[in-house]
Amino acid sequence: MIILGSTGSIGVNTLNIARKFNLNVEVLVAGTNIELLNKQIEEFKPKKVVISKKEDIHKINHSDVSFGEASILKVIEESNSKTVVNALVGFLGLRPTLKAIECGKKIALANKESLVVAGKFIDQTHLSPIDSEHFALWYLLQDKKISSMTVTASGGSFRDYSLEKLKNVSIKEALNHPNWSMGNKITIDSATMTNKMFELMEAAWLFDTRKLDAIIETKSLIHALINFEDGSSTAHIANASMQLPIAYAILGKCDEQVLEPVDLIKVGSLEFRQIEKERYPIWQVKDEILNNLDLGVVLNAANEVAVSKFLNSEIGFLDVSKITLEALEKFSGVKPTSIEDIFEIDKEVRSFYDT
Ligand SMILES: NC(=O)C1=CN([C@@H]2O[C@H](COP(=O)(O)OP(=O)(O)OC[C@H]3O[C@@H](n4cnc5c(N)ncnc54)[C@H](OP(=O)(O)O)[C@@H]3O)[C@@H](O)[C@H]2O)C=CC1
Ligand SMILES: CC(=O)[C@@H](O)[C@H](O)COP(=O)(O)O
Ligand SMILES: [Mn+2]
Repeated sequence: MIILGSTGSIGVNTLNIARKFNLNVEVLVAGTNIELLNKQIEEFKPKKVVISKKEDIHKINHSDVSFGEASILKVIEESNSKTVVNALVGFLGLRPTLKAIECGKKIALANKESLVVAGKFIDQTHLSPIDSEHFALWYLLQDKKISSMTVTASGGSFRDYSLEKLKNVSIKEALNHPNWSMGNKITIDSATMTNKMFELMEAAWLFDTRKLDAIIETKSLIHALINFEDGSSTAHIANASMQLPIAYAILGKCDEQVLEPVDLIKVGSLEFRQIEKERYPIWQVKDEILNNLDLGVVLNAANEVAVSKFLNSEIGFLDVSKITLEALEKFSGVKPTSIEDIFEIDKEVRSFYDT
């Protein structure tokens, strides 16, 4: 397989699954974590490697190293692998997703931004999501009439902070997720609840429904619930690890133990909370966005700009949500009719914020 983003949180977990199931790794794609990448090369012996910066090529212990987006697309096109795991972060992941689909590869998609921004132009025939909640929904599906689907949220790093204290939080505090160890960008998205907004949009594309909602479950042990018309609800329970969703996305099925089962006696109790609009301003526009998924490209571009400004200490935490809400209002009329429009709108929103 090809792993895009092998040195990240999903990438490392994917290699854990490759190790466990003895899967072939043909290509590794990474950014700037050269030390980890070299260790991965030594262990998995890929045929090709792609990194983000030309100046780092000489540091890589491999004879076939290229760099940049064009090289990522080229290795996908030239590879023999049937599967591409896309664990890149953000809009950067869209072209590789499209290329993998164009080449007839099976795509195991962690890069949820691909669906958020361009869901209506993405052929899902050979696509499996790598996202704990969507894996859970897929696992729970039955041939029965569904009344609604619910995904859970942890509540993020600031779920227990007073609203007053949110005005002055540090980057370090924001990156301190209560339950998951993930990359910086998704950890901030979790703190603002934008990750959950993305996940509702992702679910809308994957399951072709708008009967979707989210609630907070503070231990991240229940990942999703399906409410059936007959009045029963089922819940997917698993320990907080991405290895199970990754194994299923790559292998299609899995009968070996990947995780320890949850011990409910040890867990003792679970706590559920509503997602409050005051704490998570993105929730003010949840229905508007779910009723107009075209807004995904605007939400994503503004959010990427804002998260990067926050992580560079240019703005405060509360400004992240302010920027995304402002962009949604300013660009509320977008109507992409082609994939080219998606790239244009993304550019337009970013240039409004001068990045
Ligand atoms: N982490 C998780 O548990 C979950 C993540 N996701 C989604 O999966 C995706 C990946 O998330 P996560 O693994 O947390 O992110 P990370 O930040 O941990 O990893 C990102 C990966 O992309 C690489 N990368 C960054 N820029 C470039 C570039 N220009 N060229 C090539 N490679 C690049 C990084 O390389 P390097 O580090 O070497 O610079 C790293 O390998 C996101 O879309 C996220 O929303 C979804 C569900 C759960
Ligand atoms: C592991 C995973 O799927 C993440 O998307 C996770 O859900 C993020 O945590 P939050 O529930 O805090 O958004
Ligand atoms: Mn998730």
